[in-house]
Amino acid sequence: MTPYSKDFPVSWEELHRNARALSWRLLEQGPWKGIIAITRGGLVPAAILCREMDIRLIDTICIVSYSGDAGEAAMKQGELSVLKGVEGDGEGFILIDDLVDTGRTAQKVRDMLPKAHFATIYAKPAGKPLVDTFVTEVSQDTWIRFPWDMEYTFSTPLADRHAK
Ligand SMILES: O=P(O)(O)OC[C@H]1O[C@H](OP(=O)(O)OP(=O)(O)O)[C@H](O)[C@@H]1O
Ligand code: HPA
Ligand SMILES: [Mg+2]
Repeated sequence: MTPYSKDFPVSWEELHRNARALSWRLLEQGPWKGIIAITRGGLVPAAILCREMDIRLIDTICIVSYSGDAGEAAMKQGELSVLKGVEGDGEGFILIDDLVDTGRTAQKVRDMLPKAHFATIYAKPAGKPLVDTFVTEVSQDTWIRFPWDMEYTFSTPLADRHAK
């Protein structure tokens, strides 16, 4: 059992639109020295942000928490393990991740870089207080499905699902 009862699939188009909206908000709060992507989920948003904001200095914090690549296994969070950090306190840098859920990852990176500006595309209520700028809020019981985790497959008509 996981605490997630709703599925929220996100298309490439929607992700791109939201990342551009985030870029607008962050541009207004600049200037910025660079972007630090929290891997792996922050990598695609970071690519869109640095293109839109003309930022050329890009670094990563490499962190592992949710295990497994698919299904329920991916919805369980284990111990946080930092594979790679960055020097300094983060002043003038944007820290970007795809989402904040429980806030555990956010808390960890904020402890590492207390002066960085933490931004995400999506935020759930438990992690929201740890984010400086985000675009879209979803409920705590929603699991967001990013486009890089999905492929096109047959969809059973609603009436057939209802009959079962
Ligand atoms: O707020 P939290 O409950 O800590 O969850 C949010 C984190 O979980 C996901 O990463 P994940 O650990 O699944 O790794 P990935 O980015 O490599 O897919 C997501 O990209 C965030 O980094
Ligand atoms: O809702 C989510 N979707 C994808 N990855 C995640 N990691 C934590 N929460 C989520
Ligand atoms: Mg992540």
